[in-house]
Amino acid sequence: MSFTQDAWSSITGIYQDILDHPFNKELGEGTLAKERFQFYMKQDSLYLEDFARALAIAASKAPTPDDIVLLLDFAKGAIVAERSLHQFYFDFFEIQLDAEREPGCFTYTKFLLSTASHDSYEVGIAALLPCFWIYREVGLHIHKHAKPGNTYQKWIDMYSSPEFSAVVDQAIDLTDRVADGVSAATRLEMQEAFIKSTQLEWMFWDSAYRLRTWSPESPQSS
Ligand SMILES: Cc1ncc(CO)c(N)n1
Repeated sequence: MSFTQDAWSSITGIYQDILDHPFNKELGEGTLAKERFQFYMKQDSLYLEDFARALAIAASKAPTPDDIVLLLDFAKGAIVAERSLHQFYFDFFEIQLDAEREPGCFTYTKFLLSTASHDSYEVGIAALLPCFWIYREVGLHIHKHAKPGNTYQKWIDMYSSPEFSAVVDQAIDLTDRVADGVSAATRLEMQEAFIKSTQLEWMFWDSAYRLRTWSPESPQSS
């Protein structure tokens, strides 16, 4: 079994929890409260900056020029393509980027930056893969069930698009090439990093739904 098939089969439970999360259910139905989406969008902008940084760190460790370029293209894509989506919702919902990284975003971005910096190239790549792959699967799932006239249609269209899917295929292919021939110990470390990022994806949505901040009154219990 390829590394990525194996890795995906180890996260099916968390993936189901992500699909079932009220944030994603309500986003698909178009009923998600505006303040939850606003919170998510602000945190996601901060996330994407660090995601691009982590990709650039991984790029600096890539053993071939082709993979340096691939990872830098991913980094650029994270900033350029997703900024346009974010700008749309920032205008639409009159969102100001006045936030700091709250716990869900902080934990995930620090994990990605630290893994890309201090762990091996292979483990860094495995940590970065769920950021692509989970979003495509969630995007496609929501797209299939989304209510017409949904306020969040632009977000749904972006992550279920063939263009995004092509990028995700490249990230999966890169990860399998990287995993090819690594020791059993490294493969295990890669799998653990893949699982951790998937859990942090869940936590990112959960934190947005609960509007969870550093303030002691947070998180909200419902
Ligand atoms: C938290 C998070 N993970 C992944 C993506 C997709 O790149 C995103 N926009 N935000």
